[in-house]
Amino acid sequence: MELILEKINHSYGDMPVLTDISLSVGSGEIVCVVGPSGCGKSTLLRIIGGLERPTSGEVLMSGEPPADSLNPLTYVFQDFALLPWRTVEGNVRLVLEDHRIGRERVGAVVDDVLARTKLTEFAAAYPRQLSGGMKQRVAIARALSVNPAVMLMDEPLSALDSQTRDLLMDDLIELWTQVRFSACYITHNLAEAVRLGHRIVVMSRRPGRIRDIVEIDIPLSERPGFPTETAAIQRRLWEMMRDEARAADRELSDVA
Ligand SMILES: Nc1ncnc2c1ncn2[C@@H]1O[C@H](COP(=O)(O)OP(=O)(O)OP(=O)(O)O)[C@@H](O)[C@H]1O
Repeated sequence: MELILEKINHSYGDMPVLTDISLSVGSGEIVCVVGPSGCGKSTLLRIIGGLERPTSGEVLMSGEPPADSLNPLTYVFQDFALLPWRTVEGNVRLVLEDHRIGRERVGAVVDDVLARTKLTEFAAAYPRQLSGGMKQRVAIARALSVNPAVMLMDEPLSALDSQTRDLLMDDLIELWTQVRFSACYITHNLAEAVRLGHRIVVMSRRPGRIRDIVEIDIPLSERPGFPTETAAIQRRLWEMMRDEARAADRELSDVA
């Protein structure tokens, strides 16, 4: 299944936030979106997820969803959004409970995603007992459990320290290698985008428009073996973003 955005424009009142965004996320593709603060990245994700209706333009899905998909789209948030009174297993189960699938299948799906995210031995733990990285793995397990066509990931690693971020990036790549998922992945962090993205969409400052789309054809699992090439891509992205980021920063401090 392919997610297609056609000429999305969005304004809040008379403030334009997004201009003419046309983009697609193909099956098994991770598309990272980077851009300066306030350029409309989260707004774009909310529009894709149907939480906001764009002022104009369309979000389309083309083709069949993956087999056994229970939800075409699912979110992974920066703050994990786990229910504190539910165990790890209970948090994953939650998203399956609304679907009319038998107990046995629920059990099998939960066991499978907990194993894939290396959480099996923490199934009975509560979120308060887990580190930030582990909590985010639970949120990723929960998202994967519905076998979505596209995961909508809004800065999923930005609340974590850099070592935990590195570990989770490795985990995400391992998960993708096992079962190829599609994702629209918002981040401020260019190293993250270069590690995880098949394509990287660079947005201008607000009103956000697409400045460039950079494709990286080095396979995800092989990127650590190409430090010079990936560093060069990251530098190129930063060169594109630097002036926009500086201008956005000044704009935000003018408001304050
Ligand atoms: N519900 C809303 N009502 C009015 N303005 C909004 C609303 N949501 C976001 N905005 C404004 O729209 C602009 C884009 O916000 P958005 O959160 O999408 O940007 P972003 O690129 O995700 O920012 P950041 O990188 O800082 O998270 C900002 O100026 C923000 O203040």
